Amino acid sequence: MALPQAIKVNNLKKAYGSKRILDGISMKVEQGTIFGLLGASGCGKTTLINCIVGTKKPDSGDVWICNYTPDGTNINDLTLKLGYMPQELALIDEFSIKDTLYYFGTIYKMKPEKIKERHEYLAKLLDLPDANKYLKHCSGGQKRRVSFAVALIHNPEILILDEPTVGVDPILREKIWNHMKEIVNENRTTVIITTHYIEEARAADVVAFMRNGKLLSQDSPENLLAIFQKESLEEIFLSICQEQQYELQNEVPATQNVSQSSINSLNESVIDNYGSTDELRKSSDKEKKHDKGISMSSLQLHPYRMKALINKNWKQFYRNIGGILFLITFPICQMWFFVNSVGTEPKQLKLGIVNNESMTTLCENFDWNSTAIYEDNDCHFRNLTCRFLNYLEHPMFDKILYHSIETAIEGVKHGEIIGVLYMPANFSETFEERIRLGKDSDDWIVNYGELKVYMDMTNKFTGVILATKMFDLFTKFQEELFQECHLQKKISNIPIQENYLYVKKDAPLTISVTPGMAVLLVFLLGSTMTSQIIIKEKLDGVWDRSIIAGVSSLEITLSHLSIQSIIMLVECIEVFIMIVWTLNVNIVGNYLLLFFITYLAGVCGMAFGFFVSTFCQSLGEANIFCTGLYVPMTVICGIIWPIEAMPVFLRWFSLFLPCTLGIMSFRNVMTKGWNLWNFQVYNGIGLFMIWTIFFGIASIWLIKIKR
Ligand SMILES: Nc1ncnc2c1ncn2[C@@H]1O[C@H](COP(=O)(O)OP(=O)(O)OP(=O)(O)O)[C@@H](O)[C@H]1O
Repeated sequence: MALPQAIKVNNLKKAYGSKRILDGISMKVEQGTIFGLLGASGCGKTTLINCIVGTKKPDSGDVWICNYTPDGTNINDLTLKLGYMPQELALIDEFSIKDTLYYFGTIYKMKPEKIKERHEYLAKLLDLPDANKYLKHCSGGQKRRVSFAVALIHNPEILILDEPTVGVDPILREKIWNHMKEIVNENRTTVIITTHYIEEARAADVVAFMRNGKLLSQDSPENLLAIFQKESLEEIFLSICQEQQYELQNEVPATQNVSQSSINSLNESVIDNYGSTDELRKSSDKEKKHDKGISMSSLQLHPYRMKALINKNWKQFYRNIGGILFLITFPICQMWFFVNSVGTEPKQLKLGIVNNESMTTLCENFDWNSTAIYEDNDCHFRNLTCRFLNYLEHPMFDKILYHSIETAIEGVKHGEIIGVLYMPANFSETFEERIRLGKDSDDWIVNYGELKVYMDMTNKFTGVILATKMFDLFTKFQEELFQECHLQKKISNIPIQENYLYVKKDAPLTISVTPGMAVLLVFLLGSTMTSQIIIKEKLDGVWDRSIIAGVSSLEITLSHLSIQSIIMLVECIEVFIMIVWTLNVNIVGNYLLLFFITYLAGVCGMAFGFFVSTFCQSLGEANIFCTGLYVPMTVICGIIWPIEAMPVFLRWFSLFLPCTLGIMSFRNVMTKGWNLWNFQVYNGIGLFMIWTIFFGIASIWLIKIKR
């Protein structure tokens, strides 16, 4: 009498790009048997197992486990019946062995006492190290045994094991096989096992050889040995591998080594097992698609699983001291660098002075009171160049004396100084004449009555800052001089009265750059933190393993985001403290609103990081993506240059990005005191929210389609 089937696979097909890995695989595993899946490395065993457990989506074909079709119905019951050990360890390095078993046990809805009991039993069976030993301190073989213990913790009805005995010594390997035979006999557990130790598969009830995306055989080891007329499974496997090698190299079917007729007869026997060739063709014609699967189990939320996940993430976080230090110190360091390098006035800029009036920059015997002598309603100037040089006693200038304009300009050309201030020999007299004659001044008076500046403008920032400072100081010098001479002090200024609202003209540039810096920094922190944590979890295999254990993608994501939201809160507080305390910015708006905007930027960054984690395959790739994006965002979002300077399409693109409007909102609240109901402010906040929702939905959709 045929035994009930625990797993049935029908006409499964799967390709990666144009490379077909599974080419219509059909198999059935009877309840209470061990099914050994053998095949050369890279033939597709793991892919087949992934399709069975639902972490990979087949292109076509069907899988039934315990009479459940993987359409999502009763998926919780199914995951509780399934024990899975992936090829990679899929364990959490920051966990101890006890933590690991408690984490998976809780997900499997086990009570703590039951987990303890199973832990003690499995520790003896698998010779597990001390329960408190951290996995990062375990050897490869020890980790593998822990991974096996995880698969067994809830005493599942079905065990799917991808190379469980790799790196395990022969005595323990025998123990594992004895245990499998015991649970198969006593509990009617069903086991699918892949292994590279071919001879150990002799203990299986059924052995299947896989080649070129097909199963060549499914029979008891004894029958296979008889059909192939070989002494050992190893020999059969060797023959099949050689045949595959030959076919791959010559692109023609091999006829030596393995008798093709024996393979053909095996293929026929496989088909017989499943019904007529016509029936198979019919089911293949249906090309049923897996709409859902274990990993699609949904968007469910269960408190006990959320608790286990949050507990896991929290432990992972606080046990990673390096990570904590980085997350806490990075915003402080970044803001400190910013405060000390952007926006403040440059210092000690080398300015060449050619003073033909007194031939010195120090003006040793210079007497301030004798530079403007007011008598008989007239004013006489002397040594004004020295008077002006006193105004240049400013941290921005490092005055260097040159004796001729030619050598000074040479100095600029050789990079010794960045500019020259030329003061003509009879500057004081001609300047006096220039004021006295006014509109009647001759050209030579105008010419000799002015200072000349030659500036290296290759670095426009420094050039403009230095020139502007000099002009401002000259204006001050002139106003005070006129005042001493009882002249209208503003008469020779440009006739434009400047009035500055909200921020003073001489306020440091830092005030304009701070909003962009703060918003982009937390966005970057959020995106890198989330993408790194999620991708690491996926690469470690913990994501898939948790999902196979019944956790939904939504639960994993939300549990991560809840811990990361707290970290983000701390980082935003740090950034905020740095802005308030170190920047000396006069914040006129609501602090809470500013903090809210900063935090929203961080949350939007986290959503973006989640999105990045759905398509980046490695930590490096995600890092490049997140930090690489930071550079163009700094340029496009109007932080260092007004977006009004961009071509129209780029301006619109900039406004469409998550951070541009948010930065403007931050700036307007900070400097103008606008509130939440201001159109511009809620626009920025709204855009953050829209992007956050978009990234969230797009990520969940990508996770669904990317299996
Ligand atoms: N995500 C993927 N994208 C593209 N190709 C893949 C992917 N995963 C696996 N492959 C390729 O599919 C083939 C089958 O891989 P699979 O891991 O299923 O083999 P395997 O039989 O389990 O190998 P091994 O015994 O070495 O573990 C290999 O050639 C592998 O390079």
